Amino acid sequence: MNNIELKKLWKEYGDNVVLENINLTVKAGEFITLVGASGCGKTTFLKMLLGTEKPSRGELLLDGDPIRDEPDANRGIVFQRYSVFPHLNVIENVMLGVEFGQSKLLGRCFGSKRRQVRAQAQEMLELVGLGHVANQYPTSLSGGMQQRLAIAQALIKQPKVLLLDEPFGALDPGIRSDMHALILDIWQKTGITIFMITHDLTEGFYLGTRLLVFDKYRQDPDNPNRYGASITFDIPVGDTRKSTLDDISNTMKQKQETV
Ligand SMILES: Nc1ncnc2c1ncn2[C@@H]1O[C@H](COP(=O)(O)OP(=O)(O)OP(=O)(O)O)[C@@H](O)[C@H]1O
Repeated sequence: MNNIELKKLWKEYGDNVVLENINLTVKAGEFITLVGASGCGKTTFLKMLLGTEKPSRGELLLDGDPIRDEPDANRGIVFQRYSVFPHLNVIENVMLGVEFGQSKLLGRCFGSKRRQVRAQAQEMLELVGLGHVANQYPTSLSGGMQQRLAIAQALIKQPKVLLLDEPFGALDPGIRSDMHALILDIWQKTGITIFMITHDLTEGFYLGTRLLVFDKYRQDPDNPNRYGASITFDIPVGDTRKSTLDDISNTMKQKQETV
């Protein structure tokens, strides 16, 4: 069981309180979606889970131990904008993550080890529906395909936690629904824990198992950075009434209008 636990967690940048007093327990295999007004600290929250940002106060535990404050193979991340290397072909892009892990100096493996990594990468490409374009270069792929590639890159290291920062935000609606099906398929096949930020509340409401809304409980009109966001809704989704969706939606709209 891989549990993530946040206890009284705060994040501040100088005088800017971004997140305050976050308490949360997430069990292995949950699919968490995160929504909240722009700038309320969702990406900062993911970066703390990834280990590229450190909490200012409080505890962040993975299976009871403090999460290492640098990225490791336990956590993979996919951003909104594609993070693939244009000079490598599709399969080499996926192999790179493993090769860097195993050979930090040269960034590539040789002989039977390389064949093994290639087979693993091909398997990952099949999982994300890119098996047929393994030898093409990323520039020949559509936006949706490049995001599939970014997901394969994140998954090849078999992380326990997949962090998705608006991974489908730049895609057309039709492609987004294909990507929803893909991510649900991956989640069901691997049992991985997923945290996914989205600007689309309906996506957040119907895709995961649990929705977190980030918002401020208190405001200081003279000093907007004085208070940080907390988790104001933490609800199981799927079996929730539409009126709850409307409540959250209205609150978020009002917040966006006052920003
Ligand atoms: N490295 C940093 N140094 C200083 N301030 C930062 C840093 N990273 C983020 N911030 C500040 O933290 C706050 C939250 O930013 P963050 O990107 O986490 O918000 P967000 O909710 O993900 O926004 P969006 O939905 O627009 O992507 C912002 O006020 C931002 O300026």
